[in-house]
Formats: sequence, C-alpha cells, structure tokens
Amino acid sequence: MAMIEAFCLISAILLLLYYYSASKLSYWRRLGVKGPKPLLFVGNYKDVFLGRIKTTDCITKAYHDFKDEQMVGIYNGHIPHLILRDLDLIKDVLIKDFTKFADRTIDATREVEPLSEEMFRLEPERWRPLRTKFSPLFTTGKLKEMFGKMTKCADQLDAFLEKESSRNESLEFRQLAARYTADTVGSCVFGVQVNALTQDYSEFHRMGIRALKTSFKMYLMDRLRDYPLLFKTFGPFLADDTTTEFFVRITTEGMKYRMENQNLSPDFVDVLTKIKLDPKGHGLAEVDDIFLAAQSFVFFLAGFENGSLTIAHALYELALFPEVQEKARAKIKEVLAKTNGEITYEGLKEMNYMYGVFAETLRKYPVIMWVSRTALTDYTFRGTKVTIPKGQQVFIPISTIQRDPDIYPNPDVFDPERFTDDKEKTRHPMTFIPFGDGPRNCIGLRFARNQILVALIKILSKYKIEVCEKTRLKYKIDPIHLFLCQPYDGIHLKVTKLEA
Ligand code: HEM
Repeated sequence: MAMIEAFCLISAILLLLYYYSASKLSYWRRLGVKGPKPLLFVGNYKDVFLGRIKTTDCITKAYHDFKDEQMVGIYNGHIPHLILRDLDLIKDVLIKDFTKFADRTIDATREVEPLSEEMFRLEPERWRPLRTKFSPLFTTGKLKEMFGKMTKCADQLDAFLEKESSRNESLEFRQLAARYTADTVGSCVFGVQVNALTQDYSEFHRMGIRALKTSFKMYLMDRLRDYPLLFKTFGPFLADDTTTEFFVRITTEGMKYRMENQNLSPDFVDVLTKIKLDPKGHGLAEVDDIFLAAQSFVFFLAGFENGSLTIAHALYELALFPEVQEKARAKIKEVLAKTNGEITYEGLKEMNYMYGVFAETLRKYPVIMWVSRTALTDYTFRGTKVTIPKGQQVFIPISTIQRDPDIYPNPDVFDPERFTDDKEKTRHPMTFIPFGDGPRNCIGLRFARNQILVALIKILSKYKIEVCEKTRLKYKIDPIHLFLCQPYDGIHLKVTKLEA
C-alpha cells in the first residue's frame, strides 16, 4: 500500500513539474512570437548550460533559423528572451521609444558584488543623473585636451615595442595593448600616471587584468545572475574582494586629493567629488564611497578592456590581410607627412581609410556582442500584434547582425572599404551598432575611437605586423565570457621595425 502511495505521490509531483515547465515554455506561443522549440526545464539553453556553445551562438542560430520573422522568442531555462531581428524595431527600442526601454537587463546586486551599482547596470532613476554629469567629460573640447596625453602614451607604446621587437620573438598583443589602454584611461580619465608601459605590472593594470580574467568562477557568476535567489546565496563565495578594495581606495584617495587641491582641471574624479559633497543637488538621494568607486570601476574597465581588444583584433586582421595593412600604412604616411610625423587631432579626421579599419574591426569583433533592454511598461511593437509585458527582456544581437551575409556580403573578409561614406549611406543605421545606440549608448565612444586610432596609427607607421607560428589563423573566441568577444588564448603576432 505504502509503495502505491509513494508511486502516486511521485507521479503527481512529476506531472505538476511537467505542467509547470510546459506552461512557462508556452509564453511566446501565447504572445504570438515564433521561436525554436524549447526543451522542458532548460528551454533553448541546454548546450549553453553544458558549456558547449556561448549565449551568442544560441542567439545567432535562432536569428538565422527564423529569417522571415521580425523577432524570435527563446528561453534561457524558463526565462523568456526576445531577440529582435527587424532593424526598424531595434531603432524603436534603442532610440524612438527609449523612455519605455531605459533599463538594461543586468541588475546591480550590491550585497554580492559591491561594485555592481555602476552606470551600466543602474536602473533609470540613478542612471540618468550620472549620465548627465559624465557626458560633458567627452565633449570635443575635452577630447582635444586629452589628445596630447594620448599621443604621449602612444610614444611610450612605441618605445616599448622597439625594445620588444628587437628580441625577434612573437608578441601577445591583447596584453600589450592593455598596457597602453590602462595608461590612456589612467591619464585622460582619472588624471593618474598608471605607467603600465614603463613598469612591469603596475597596480592599475594588474587590477584590470584581475577584474576581467575569464575563469570558471566568473562563468558561474554570470550564469547565476539570472536566478536572484541562487545568486544572493552562492554569489558572495565567488566575489573578488581585492578588486573592490582597490577601486574603493583609489577613488577615495582621488576625491580626497581633489578636495584638498581645489584648482585642478575638471575631470572624472572631480565629478565624483562634486556628487559626494552634494548628492541631492546632483539628483541622487544618497551616495557612499562604494557607489562612487563603482563608477570608477566601470569607466576604467570599459576603457581598458574594450580598447585593448579592439586594437589587438585590428592588428590580427591587418596581419592576415597584408595588402590592407600596406594600404593603411600608405594612407597614414600621406597624412603624417603634413605634420612632420606627428599624430594630430585634425590629422585623425583626414584618415578615412583608418576609420574604415577601426569600423571594420568592430563590425567583425564587436567587443560587446549583444545589448539588452527591459520594457518599463507593456509595449506593442509598431506594425505588429505582439505586446510584451512590463519587465520583458529584449536582446539586440549586435554581432549576429554585423556578420549577417545578407547585410555584409562575405562577412569574414576584412574590408575597410565597407565603411566609405557612400557605402554607409546604403545601409540601415542599425546594421552597425558596436557602441549600441540611443540615449544609453556607449558614453566613451569618441574617446575610444581616438584611443584606438592613435595606437594603430603609431604602430602601423613604424612597424610591420605579420602572422607567425603562434598565430591562430582561424579566430577562436573564449567560450567562457557571456557577452564579450575575447580571443581564446590571446593574439600572437610578429612585429618588425620598418626602416625610417
Ligand atoms: C572599443 C571600445 C568600446 C566599445 C566597443 C564599447 C561598447 C559599448 C556598448 C555596446 C555599450 C552598451 C550600449 C547600449 O546598450 O546601447 C557601452 C556602454 C558603456 N560604455 Fe562603452 N565601449 C567602448 C569603450 C568605452 C570607453 C573608453 C568607456 C569609458 C571611458 C566606456 C564606457 C561605457 C559606459 C559607462 C557605458 C554605459 C553607458 C550607459 O549606460 O549610459 N566604453 N559600451
């Protein structure tokens, strides 16, 4: 009798679980959105959970399998994700209807990650005043002021390369470029000398590497984030206190120095100091040093990692396509000849071909492969019968769009001429969005463009970059990171100094 009761109980539980999962997984059908058939409990993420593919691969497959649809519904376990395919609808979400999508989908959870209350993850109420305060740091005037500091860092990069290239060994360019980006963000944004190119492992540089190092721990953190209860329970065991302590220390020291030296030129730390002294006057209810350090953390990491990856990816492609490298060098020399070899702010604007190299690199390797928004109200997509409820996560698949052969024929070919003015005009603006778009796009876009171009121009004008035995001829993406496009084991290239 007991056996029968136990059997009935287990069957009832299994049946309930089945109906629970099946009902969760009928969400998109009920909303009239097509998508790949999900599996009970894991949705469409079985292979992602098993570590066989990345989230982007799952998004890309759904995007291509549903070519005739404007949007595709998939499931991360039971969590429904909407992938937008239609470029006009993407424009609506990012720009036209931004107020209804002003939030991202990754929440800040301070009790697990103290530095998570940074601008990228903040809800609109606290994000808006910060964006207003930080945007003036990247005006044309400010960028011109920073330009001299950037070219100084490029001179140090040159000195570093000269020494390294004489050894006749291949160099790993991702780490090498990260020294330059640590120096540029340090001096231009924080007003500190990082010395990553002149010292072995300066503290800033070391902390940047530490915060972004891909590891199984980081993979677990990323996966747990989707399940708030699990994240709050297990996350604290995985968090990194050393990075937190470092960013809190340098931010508080920087602000203290500002308060004691009132006549310094306004910069990022200056804005943080003003917010600390009068949070209400800046539209924030209250702030503490951890909240302010979180802003330093995101600005430093974004400038350090995204720039260095892009420089390394560009050099990789230029080594694989030597004729493009030669053309780029010739165009650079033409412009530099007018300024006695000096890289100038005005000269940069004349280097259209190099802009093409920069843009084509970010087309093939958008560092952030997708961006997301959360609906702040129920929302009906223009010209459709689909209404998503408040809180629905919407994904914009940047890397998939930028590698779609219907938009960019032969997407694997590195061709900077895809970005001439004439050709750009023929494409929908949402086909090239490596910096996102709309009021919540990348705040450091123009800084990043200068930072990357200055380094590339300096390197190409003086050195030849080639593939070598250690170069992976077929790019392999690091499978661990959730949304960053990082090379699996670095970018190894040969570098030779050119005759003057
Ligand atoms: C190649 C370089 C870079 C790339 C590809 C890049 C890409 C992006 C993307 C895709 C976003 C999200 C945009 C969206 O959701 O619409 C973003 C946001 C952001 N980026 Fe960048 N970024 C780069 C460099 C930088 C630099 C140099 C800084 C600062 C010094 C920076 C700071 C930020 C911040 C603070 C946000 C959050 C903006 C907000 O929520 O208002 N990024 N970036």
